[in-house]
Amino acid sequence: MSEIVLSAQALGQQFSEGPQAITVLTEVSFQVARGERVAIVGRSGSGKTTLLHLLGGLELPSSGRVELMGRDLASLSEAQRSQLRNQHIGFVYQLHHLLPEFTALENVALPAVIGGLKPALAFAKARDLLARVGLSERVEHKPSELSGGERQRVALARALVNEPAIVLADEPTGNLDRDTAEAIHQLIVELNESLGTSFIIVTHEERLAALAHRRLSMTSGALVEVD
Ligand SMILES: Nc1ncnc2c1ncn2[C@@H]1O[C@H](COP(=O)(O)OP(=O)(O)OP(=O)(O)O)[C@@H](O)[C@H]1O
Repeated sequence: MSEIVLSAQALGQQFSEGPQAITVLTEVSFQVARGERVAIVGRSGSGKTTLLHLLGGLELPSSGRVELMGRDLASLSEAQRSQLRNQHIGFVYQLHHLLPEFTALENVALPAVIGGLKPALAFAKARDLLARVGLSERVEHKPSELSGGERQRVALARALVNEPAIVLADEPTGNLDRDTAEAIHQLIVELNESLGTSFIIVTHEERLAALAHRRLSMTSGALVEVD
């Protein structure tokens, strides 16, 4: 059986709004195997981003548990959780969240340096990843000197620099025009297949969801398989 990198068991999440409690997730259970590409779809406000935050250990659930590489996230201290997250998870958002004052190369190398890699190695790795995403000629550019598609390529390279087991992507091409989005979709598939990194991709885009191995829909606070 293939290795499970991330699993959610009966996850529930409630938020309080004044005196009211609103339930966003009722019972979400699923597993992602190494190398799997999973798409999560669902209407706006259905709880997809909330789920990604729980899966990435950015927040803890009201009930249920998340295991990353077999470790129960709630059993760890904040510092241990953050270390496990940096080591095993890459994040990609709709907006690139690159640091504006740093070059593409520095943006990609930074998480590796923070993770403890020697700067020379981190920069070599960053250069290699930027080549993989087609940006060899743009390494010294700052985010403001790159196109939207190029910035998302840098964001993908940054997410991968610590060789995570899984990348969590929230609407990674939501801000791009159709052709640019299509090229990023292809790049995600290529990186997933060549590196063996698992991906969970939250998306409204049918064409991106169609490229996943598995499609899940967030419906009434739970995940259901589509197809
Ligand atoms: N910290 C919070 N406090 C209170 N309510 C919250 C909080 N975070 C999210 N919510 C609510 O939870 C619901 C789900 O939000 P979420 O962002 O997860 O949905 P989504 O499916 O990602 O939506 P979209 O597709 O529009 O990004 C929304 O009603 C939102 O207002």
